[in-house]
Amino acid sequence: MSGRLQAYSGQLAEGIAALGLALPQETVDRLLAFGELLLKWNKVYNLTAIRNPQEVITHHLLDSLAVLPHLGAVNRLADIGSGGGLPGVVLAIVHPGLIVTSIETVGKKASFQQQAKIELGLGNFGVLNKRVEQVQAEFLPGGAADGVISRAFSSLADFVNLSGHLVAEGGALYAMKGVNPADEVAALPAGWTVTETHALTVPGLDAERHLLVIRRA
Ligand SMILES: C[S@@+](CC[C@H](N)C(=O)[O-])C[C@H]1O[C@@H](n2cnc3c(N)ncnc32)[C@H](O)[C@@H]1O
Repeated sequence: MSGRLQAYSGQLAEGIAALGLALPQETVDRLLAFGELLLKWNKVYNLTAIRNPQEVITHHLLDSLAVLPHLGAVNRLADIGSGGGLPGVVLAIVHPGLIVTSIETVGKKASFQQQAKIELGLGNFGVLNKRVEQVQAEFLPGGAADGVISRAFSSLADFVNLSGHLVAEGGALYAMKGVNPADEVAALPAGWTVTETHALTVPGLDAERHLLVIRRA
């Protein structure tokens, strides 16, 4: 493989190990290939503010991977407002047993994700070019998902209000946040509660990261 990310493949491998993950080389290569696609198509599709290859490794790939140990027994995951496919494409790459449905309202971004699915051969990944509030649970493979995740999508209240109907009984919403948003937790709609808060350490990223798990009360 060649490309602008190749110089940082060692940093990616070290970051994966620091997260306590053991991934086959083929999977690491696919992560790099996805990062290359993000860099290559960013100008055309306006996917992300990040244009620095090293930051693609830390802010996109490793940041997305950091949630993996906390997804527990999730088998079917919906990623809401996934933009360029984050974290959904990354999670689909590293977890072939996980069925990921990405939901993104901007057509260009959804098209990019569809192209990435084809180029990377991701049979466990699909993308819906829709507003999440217009997606019915029946549109997801197998119906309502046992995990619904988002990064940089909305306030917790909006996340719950727009996406809560996609969570199966016993399932959870997973909100990837920077600083632990106490004000947003306090503003959660009735019937939903934060059951877990995980402070995440993302290798090479000097910023606070939290994963909040929200369930029906
Ligand atoms: C700030 S971006 C975050 C993208 C990606 N999750 C990431 O972390 O890089 C938020 C994304 O949510 C999408 N979005 C906003 N409202 C949406 C809605 N109601 N349904 C689906 N996608 C939505 C936007 O088009 C945008 O791509």
